[in-house]
Amino acid sequence: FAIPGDLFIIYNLLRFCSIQRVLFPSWTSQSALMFATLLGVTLTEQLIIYQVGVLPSHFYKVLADKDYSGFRSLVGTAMVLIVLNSTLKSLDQYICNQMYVSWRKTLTESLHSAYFQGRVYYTLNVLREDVDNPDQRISQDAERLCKQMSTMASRLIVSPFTLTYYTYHCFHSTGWFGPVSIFGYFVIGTIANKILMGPIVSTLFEQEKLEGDFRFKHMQIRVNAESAAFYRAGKVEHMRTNRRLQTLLETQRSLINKELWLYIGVNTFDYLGGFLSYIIIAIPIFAGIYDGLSPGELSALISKNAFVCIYLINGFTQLIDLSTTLSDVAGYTHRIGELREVMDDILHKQCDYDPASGESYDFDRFVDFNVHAGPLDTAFILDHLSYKSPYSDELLVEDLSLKITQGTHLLVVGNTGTGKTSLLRVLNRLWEAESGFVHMTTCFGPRGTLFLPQKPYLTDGTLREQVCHVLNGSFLLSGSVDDDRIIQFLELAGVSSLLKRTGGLDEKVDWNWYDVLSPGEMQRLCFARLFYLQPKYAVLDEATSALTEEAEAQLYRTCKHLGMTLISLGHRSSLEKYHDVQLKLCGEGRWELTKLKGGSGSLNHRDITM
Ligand SMILES: Nc1ncnc2c1ncn2[C@@H]1O[C@H](COP(=O)(O)OP(=O)(O)OP(=O)(O)O)[C@@H](O)[C@H]1O
Repeated sequence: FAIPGDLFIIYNLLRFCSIQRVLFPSWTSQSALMFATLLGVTLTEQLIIYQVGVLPSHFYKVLADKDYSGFRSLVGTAMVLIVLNSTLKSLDQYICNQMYVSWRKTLTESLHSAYFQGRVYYTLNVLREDVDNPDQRISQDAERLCKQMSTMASRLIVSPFTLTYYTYHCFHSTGWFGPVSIFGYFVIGTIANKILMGPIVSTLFEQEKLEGDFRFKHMQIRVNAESAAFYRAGKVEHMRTNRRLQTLLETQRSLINKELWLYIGVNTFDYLGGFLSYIIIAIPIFAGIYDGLSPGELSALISKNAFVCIYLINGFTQLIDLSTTLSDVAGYTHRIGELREVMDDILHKQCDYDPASGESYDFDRFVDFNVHAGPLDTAFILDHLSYKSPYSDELLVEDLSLKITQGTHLLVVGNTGTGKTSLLRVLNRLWEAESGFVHMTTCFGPRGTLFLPQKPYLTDGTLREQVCHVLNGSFLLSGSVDDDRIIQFLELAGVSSLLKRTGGLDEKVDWNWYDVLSPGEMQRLCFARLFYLQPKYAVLDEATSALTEEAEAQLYRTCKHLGMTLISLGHRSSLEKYHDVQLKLCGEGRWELTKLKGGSGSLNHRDITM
């Protein structure tokens, strides 16, 4: 919030416009058509409201004249108008609700497509600190923005028409004095509201951030409930969660305090408006303009004039009442606009973004992804590569040159924090290299390279989806041949018992896989997935750390039997016998490359070092 107030408003307005472009992509889009229908319905509704509004003046007249037949037909007309009015009002509400759902769909889907493009979700959640709670912005703030906009829509859309129409009527019956005093009244009200609204937007923004933090704390406890219970961490977590709640509530209180002044302003304005209409009507009456009218005609005229003036004032006060909704819209616009800008920025900075075409290479493409074509038997060529962690100045590895070729299994070792996993992040293009190059010469996926991260990755869904649906739907083959393969690989990975627990490959389970599987089972399930996908190169980050050495041996043997070249990270010396070359990261940028004695593959040193 370093931007000065007025500039911030303009900036936020631009953000609002860019969100509108997402919601209304073309004149013939669903939202635009719904908006046009809403305009039609509300305009018709206003015409009926006018007819209903002047009904009392007709009643005054027929009652004063004791006109019985006129009275009867007036009652009939009134009934029809009231039914029409209430039907149109409900239709107006119905279209607004439909528009809200349609806007929410469009906006959230547009945020999703930016969020899941390339590795934006990773960079945003792990590497960028300037945007808090992206999950909340996408799931909650987008919803609230659409809700508030839909409540504003029908009132805003019709305002220009009703204000013009009633200004004309007001001018007709009171002369220039009526409309001018009402406009003046509106200008004063707008200025007062702008002053009162100023501090609310920033506080609302802060409140939404704290709301997200509070929810995140609960999510952390939910995810880590077991570990927390082992530490008997209930008390301390209770205290910390309460602390977050307190901070949130303090901000909420301060927001309510600031809103009090806005509400006082809005309500005073409402009541003054009702009062003002009588002053405006009183002037032509006292000036003697209507002196020639009979009492019946005069009361009919007063009633009609009162309706016109009150409706015009009401039109303006409704606009002013909208300022509370508008402050919410401004707050949510800020949060969503900021998220969109940061995601855009991340996308443009991604190394696979091509500024010439304005497009990014498909980070998620699995097949035939061959940006840096190289020798067929090579997976990665590292050329004088240096890298460091995001918030540090010290290099983790300096000037590393290496070629990872088929059939030469590589083991990466080193102390904690020396940058082993970071090497994989650089290989997988999650982090960018400080200097030098990494050429990935195979595609990502079953025909190329697959990574098994340190923390097993499971998705929601059936057992079949855990094994073969994690990467891309296209790998999901149906039929008994595939079923047999999956079952065979589950057996080879030592998790065939899961079949019994789930009741079958395609049985829907309502549990969270992370909660019900042991760390060892999760690692084995990831191996079953690896066996199923059978990539040429498998990059395993401490993938057997929760398993016994026998289980590790069995899994490594199967990988080799399936023809995979292994690149493993780990601390265990038992891993050495499955590899040919060892890369040791020694810290402070140093590294050593050695040939392992126990390795079965042949090492041609030129293939490894460049
Ligand atoms: N997202 C991140 N932001 C900032 N620093 C990070 C991030 N991820 C890792 N680091 C830091 O980078 C350094 C290297 O981390 P890395 O995960 O590569 O270690 P490692 O060698 O794999 O360790 P371990 O043996 O414990 O797995 C560590 O000091 C770590 O704290």
